[in-house]
Parts: sequence; structure tokens; C-alpha cells
Amino acid sequence: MSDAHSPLMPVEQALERLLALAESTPIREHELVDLAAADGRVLAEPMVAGLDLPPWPNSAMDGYALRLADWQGQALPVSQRIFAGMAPEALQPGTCARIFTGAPIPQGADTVEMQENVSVGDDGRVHFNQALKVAQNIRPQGQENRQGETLLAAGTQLGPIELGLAASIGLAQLPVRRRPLVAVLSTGDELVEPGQALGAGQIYNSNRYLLVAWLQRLGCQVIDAGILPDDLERTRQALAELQDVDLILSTGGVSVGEADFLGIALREAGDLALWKLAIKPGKPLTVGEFRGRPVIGLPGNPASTLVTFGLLARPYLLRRLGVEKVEPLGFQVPAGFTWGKPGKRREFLRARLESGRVVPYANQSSGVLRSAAWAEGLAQVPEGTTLAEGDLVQFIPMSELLG
Ligand SMILES: Nc1nc2c(c(=O)[nH]1)N[C@H]1C(S)=C(S)[C@@H](COP(=O)(O)OP(=O)(O)OC[C@H]3O[C@@H](n4cnc5c(N)ncnc54)[C@H](O)[C@@H]3O)O[C@H]1N2
Ligand code: MOO
Repeated sequence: MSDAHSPLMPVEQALERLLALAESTPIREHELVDLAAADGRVLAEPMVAGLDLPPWPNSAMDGYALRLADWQGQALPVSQRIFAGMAPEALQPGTCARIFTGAPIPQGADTVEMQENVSVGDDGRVHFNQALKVAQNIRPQGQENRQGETLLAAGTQLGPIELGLAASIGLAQLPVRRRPLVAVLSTGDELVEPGQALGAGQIYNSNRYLLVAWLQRLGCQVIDAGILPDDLERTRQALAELQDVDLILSTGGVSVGEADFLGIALREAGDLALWKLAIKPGKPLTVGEFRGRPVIGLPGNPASTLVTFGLLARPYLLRRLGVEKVEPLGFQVPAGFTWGKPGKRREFLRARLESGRVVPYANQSSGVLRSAAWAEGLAQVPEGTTLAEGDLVQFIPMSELLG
């Protein structure tokens, strides 16, 4: 437990602790899934090529294949036509073969000339108009990979590129870690589901939709536990219904308010710590366990939910699945703004790139989710610093966080 006067925890330390927790509760079970269903899943074993790719030398151009040693400048007759998908015969000595892109090079040929550089005589013979070099325009067998090579490490997050690569070596299914089962809880008597009428003092529950969609992108199976009422007994009942989940992920009720029934109910049968992080938005974060199940409680302000999930809960979940590289890629961009007052917390500004400079959304309140919809990424203003225009700031594209 930390009190109001304890120092704020640097985000690096929070991440380190969460990753250590993740490594102590890995989700190891595997399943085989069809490629078409494997997007967003995490590879459970190294992906090893069972064949050379390409499996045979093939033409990189539409043109003519010949054996360079057979050619002393004379026109060559065409002895066969080879389309992609055909199995050619060996090249007859003293001839060339008409060949198309992707078609196998016939045995005996070692050079391909593109059709733009030849002329075909009335007798059908092919005149090669330029100097030729052996192996030109030929994609050699195994140029992409050799049989037995590991193409993807275990722990790789699968996306369109990895799935294309798996297909290219003929794999129809891949072994992946099972989907983490995550229960999403929203807390707050003020919350109403979209589609319903708003009463006095009520707002729509936006965090639930943000998190459910995001978790699904990360390959999680989500139990949507809905909105918890600000009522201790009903909160206890709702928690009791969560069986065998890998993570209880809540939003709201983690600050110092008086209606933190989720926190009370979780503590009765678990162990929770309230961290105060040196980041803005996203200062309060609850971390612990309930009946042996891990719990992460994110702050309720929507931009705080976004930042803490993206910077902390996402890497935590990925590490539980064995993903090594869990931190988002960022790069340095000149600031298109000034920052006059050094802060105690590192600011993660919802920002855009305009003419190569970082421009923050005008209203950075943690209650304003629109700031993130407008933004292309998060720009970091380190704690204790001021910034002049043109100073470099770290920028994390939103796309790095969302998958
Ligand atoms: N006295 C103090 N007050 C607050 C502190 C503090 O240190 N001392 N910290 C502030 C910071 S920073 C944050 S962040 C918030 C965190 O609040 P909680 O996580 O306890 O969340 P709530 O109080 O339940 O809600 C905050 C805010 O977000 C709205 N909300 C909550 N859930 C949702 C949802 N599912 N969809 C949309 N909006 C949601 C809620 O209505 C509140 O407006 O505490 C500060 N206070
Ligand atoms: O940390 Mo809170 O998220 O600043 O509003």
C-alpha cells in the first residue's frame, strides 16, 4: 500500500514489476489453429521451414531462358514455353525457352533475359540485343529460406505478414498459446450502457467498449462482466461468478474515493496494492490477486484507461503469453509546442504529427477520450523538464499500442 505522501512510482518500475508478475503466471497451454483464425495470436513454438523457398530456381521476369555458354551472339530458336505452374523439360542445347515470371528454370539454363531486350525474327529466332550475365533474372532455390531454418521465434505475435509467411512454407495451421480469458469490469453508479437513456448524473460506459475491442485484438477471450453497482454485496456476487479467468481487469474506483466497493470486495479474498504512478494521465493503478487470480485495476478516466492499458496492462498480457518484445516502438520527433512548467509526472500527450512536428490535442484532460481519437500517438514529456519548440520528444504511434 502506498499513502498520499509516498513518492510516485516511475513507469519503468511499474512495468518491470508487472512483467515479473506476468512471468510468474505464464499462459502456457497450446492449441493448433488454422491460419485464417490465427491473426493476433502468439506463436507457441518456433516456426521452422520444411522446404527451401523458392523450392526451385525460377524466373524473375517474362522473357527467355538460355544457357549462356551456348550463346556467342547468334539468334536462338525457342524450344519450349514455360508458364508458372509447369514442370519444364531440360533445355535443348543451342536453344532458348520462352519463360514467364515465377516459372521454373529448365535444367541446363542459367540466364534469363527480359523480353523488352530481345527481338524475335520472322523465323521465330530470338535475338538478344544486350550483353548477358550468367544468373541474371533468376531467383535461386532457397534464396528466401533453406529447409530447417527457423523463420519465426516462439512468442511472435502473429499478424498478416507472419500468416503470409507461414502459408508460403505450406503450413495450414500453427501452434499458438491459448487465448487468455480476461474479465472486464466497469465500476461506477454513474455508468449507463450506450443505447439507453441517460438519467441525471449519468454518463455512458466508454471504457468497456474500448477495452473489450482492444483485448480481442490482442487475442484475448473476454468475459464482459458489465457494470458493477456501487454496492458491496452485489459486487461480491459478481466477482464470485468469475471462474477460472486469467485476469480480472477493472476500470474505475481506484483513486481515493469512498465508493470503492470493488477494491473492498477484492481485498476480502485477495491482496491488492494501490500504486501511484508518475504518469499523467493514469496515476492510480491497482495490482494484486483475488482468489489466486491476477487483478489489474485501471483508473476510470477514459484517457487514463487508455494510457495505463497501453503502457502497462498490454505488455503484461503479452508477456504472460511469452512475447519477448512487449514495449511499443517509439521515435524522437521535434516538439511543435512549448512546455513551460516542469511536472512531477511524465505526461503522455495525445498528439499528432504535423509537418514533422508533434502537436498535442488542445485539451489533455484525462476525461477527454476525443483527444485520443484525434491523436496519432502519445508524445512523452518527461517529468521535471521544460520544452522549447524543436526539442526532441519521444513519440509512440497509436498503432504500436493497439495490436
Ligand atoms: N482526491 C483525489 N482525487 C483523485 C485523485 C487523487 O489522487 N486524489 N486521482 C485522480 C486521478 S489522477 C484519476 S485518474 C482518477 C481515477 O479515478 P478512479 O479510477 O477512482 O475512477 P472513478 O472515480 O471511478 O472515475 C474517474 C472518472 O472516470 C469516469 N469513468 C469511470 N469509469 C468509466 C467508464 N467505464 N466509462 C466512461 N467513464 C468512466 C468517471 O465517471 C469519472 O469521471 O481519480 C482522480 N481523483
Ligand atoms: O492520472 Mo489521472 O489519469 O491524471 O486523471
